[in-house]
Amino acid sequence: MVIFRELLSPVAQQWLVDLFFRLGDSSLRGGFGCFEQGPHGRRLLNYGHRAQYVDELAEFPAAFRQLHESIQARVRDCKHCGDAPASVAILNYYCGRSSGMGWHVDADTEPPHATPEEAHGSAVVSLSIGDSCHFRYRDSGARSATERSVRLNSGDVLVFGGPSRKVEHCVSDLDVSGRPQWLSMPSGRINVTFRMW
Ligand SMILES: O=C(O)CCC(=O)C(=O)O
Ligand SMILES: [Fe+2]
Repeated sequence: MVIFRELLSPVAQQWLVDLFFRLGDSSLRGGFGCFEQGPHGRRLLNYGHRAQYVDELAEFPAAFRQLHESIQARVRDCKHCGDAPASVAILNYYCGRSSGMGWHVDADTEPPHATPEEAHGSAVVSLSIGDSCHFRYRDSGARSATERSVRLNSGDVLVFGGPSRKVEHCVSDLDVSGRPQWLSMPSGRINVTFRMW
């Protein structure tokens, strides 16, 4: 597992925030977003306290795919997590009161565009924007496994590949104190994940 601290420029972070609120808005996307505009300016998120938007990487704008390629090159160069090809991108938004995301492994069983070997051999690339959070992780399948935690701040890029590809992980403890002053975004945190299924 590798963290590139503050890899994302402020311009890239703001661009990703704006992209999320554009792509995620169901009223602009014929119902295919991940949140609805509710009464009094409230957003109704598809998972209650958080929203998740998933699509094939090929469906995203060219600049988004270029961002993935440049991070992929960094991952290759560092030689710790293998390669990081991706077939999909996931945009997660946690509202300011969100309890985060529960324990899980990023390992879907039927990759549409990748063999299981390709999927398991490809690193997950995970971008953080907005509030800070704790990313907690442990060896999958072992309930007594030692749990570790790392704080993710706006602009950080976390990569888990190779032996850590199937690490069990969760997100908790959103912390507004880590939020950059210049970022224009509703309260909460955005995560962008690139991965093979
Ligand atoms: O929000 C994060 O940092 C992680 C999100 C995640 O684990 C997922 O979408 O599978
Ligand atoms: Fe995950």
